[in-house]
Amino acid sequence: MKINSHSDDITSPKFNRTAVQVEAAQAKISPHVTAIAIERVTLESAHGRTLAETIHAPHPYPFFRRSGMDGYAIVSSDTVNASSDQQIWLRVVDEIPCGYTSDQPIVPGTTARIMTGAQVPDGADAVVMLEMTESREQDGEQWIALKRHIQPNANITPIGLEVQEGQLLLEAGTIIQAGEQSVLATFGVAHVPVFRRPKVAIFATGTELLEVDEPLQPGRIRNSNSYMLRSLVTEAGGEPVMYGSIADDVDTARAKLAEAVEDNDIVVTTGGVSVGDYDIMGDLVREGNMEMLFNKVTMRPGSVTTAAVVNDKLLFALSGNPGACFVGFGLFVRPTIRMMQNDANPYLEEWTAILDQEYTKVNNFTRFVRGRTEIRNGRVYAMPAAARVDESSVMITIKDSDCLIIIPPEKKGIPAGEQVRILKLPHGQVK
Ligand SMILES: Nc1nc2c(c(=O)[nH]1)N[C@H]1C(S)=C(S)[C@@H](COP(=O)(O)OP(=O)(O)OC[C@H]3O[C@@H](n4cnc5c(N)ncnc54)[C@H](O)[C@@H]3O)O[C@H]1N2
Ligand code: MOO
Ligand SMILES: [Mg+2]
Repeated sequence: MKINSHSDDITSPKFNRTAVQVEAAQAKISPHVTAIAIERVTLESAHGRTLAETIHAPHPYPFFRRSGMDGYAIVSSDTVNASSDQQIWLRVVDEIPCGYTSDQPIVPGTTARIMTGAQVPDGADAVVMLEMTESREQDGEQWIALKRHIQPNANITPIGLEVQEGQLLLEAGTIIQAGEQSVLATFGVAHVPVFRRPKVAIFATGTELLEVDEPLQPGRIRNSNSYMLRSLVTEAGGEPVMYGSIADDVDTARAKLAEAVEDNDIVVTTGGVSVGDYDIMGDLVREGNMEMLFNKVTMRPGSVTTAAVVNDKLLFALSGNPGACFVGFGLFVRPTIRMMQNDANPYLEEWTAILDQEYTKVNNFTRFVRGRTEIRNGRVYAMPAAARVDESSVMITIKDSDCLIIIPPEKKGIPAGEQVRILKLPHGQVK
């Protein structure tokens, strides 16, 4: 390309950025998070969705006195004097399989054969296991013998043991997984109120970007960030909407952005946020229709992470460097998608771990080093995922990391064996 003439004015707004701390940047975003609409989905399709209404128990659970064993429902006082020397005999008056109820109340001297999970008949106050009985037929009647004193309430699960009527079952903001599915099914919630998945527009900027199915060309790379973001959005409970990639042209980007803002709840872009000649997103967010929230964060990677509000929608302009894009998403975009769905804990979970190997690369910004955890002797160890380089441009270690190791800005490095804070990455799950 021909060389353009340059006289860089380092006092221009492009260079003059005020870096904010990660927590301060997060605090600038949250007032602009808007709640998302509610929809009802079938229980079958509710996995991974976020509950939009608090659910209280419409009835106790169990709903009836339930037998915990296959055996006989008895009046326990009948067995007070039972022993191996003194069997007591009870007459069997009914048989109660699961799903049936008996209209024969149990009175002293009688019993009913009952199955695990069946409703205990009135009058009975204990169930004795089949193995503790001996049965005999006499004159067309069925009898059982017992040799042991059975305590009242034995093998009967009382009404409401697990849940009382009216009890809080699930809070709005809960992600529906196996345990929640059980609860919703048990209490008859066939159509589940969930938040609509926030629609997240994803577009990449960069004249160097090729489509995934295009052959390589000198100086060009395939667009990997859009696909990484697509997975991250899905994992966070959002609906990714792919807008492909555009060349580094400010008018094209402006038009694409307007379209994405109109049709989506959040817009995420990648690339072009630094100070280079073609870093168009950095310029766009300073235009009149944008409220820029921040364009520099005291973190590495992702120091150029930028957020703005356009037409009341949040725009996240993440770095083009894959590592920085990944970290920027985890710290800012994911929490936004979670907050839109009322999640009480929208941020990445913080743990402490023991640093497994010395880390020397420190500077005056906090580092979020892609790492992986290992549990040894019951303790959590964290080690950087990169064997050699831990640069924001590195893509290959994203797949190897399950945490971000927080390296505070310090003069010297952190020795192996020292405690560090880590942020857990929710790989492969919704949260
Ligand atoms: N003079 C300065 N140069 C740079 C600074 C600075 O402060 N002063 N900051 C550096 C830092 S830190 C970062 S991080 C990068 C940020 O770059 P941009 O966000 O502007 O991103 P690009 O310039 O578009 O691309 C950077 C890098 O990433 C590759 N890329 C871009 N998009 C994709 C994609 N969709 N999939 C895969 N890879 C992508 C791109 O080809 C570049 O290699 O700026 C530093 N420079
Ligand atoms: O914004 Mo960069 O990722 O700090 O290396
Ligand atoms: Mg750039």
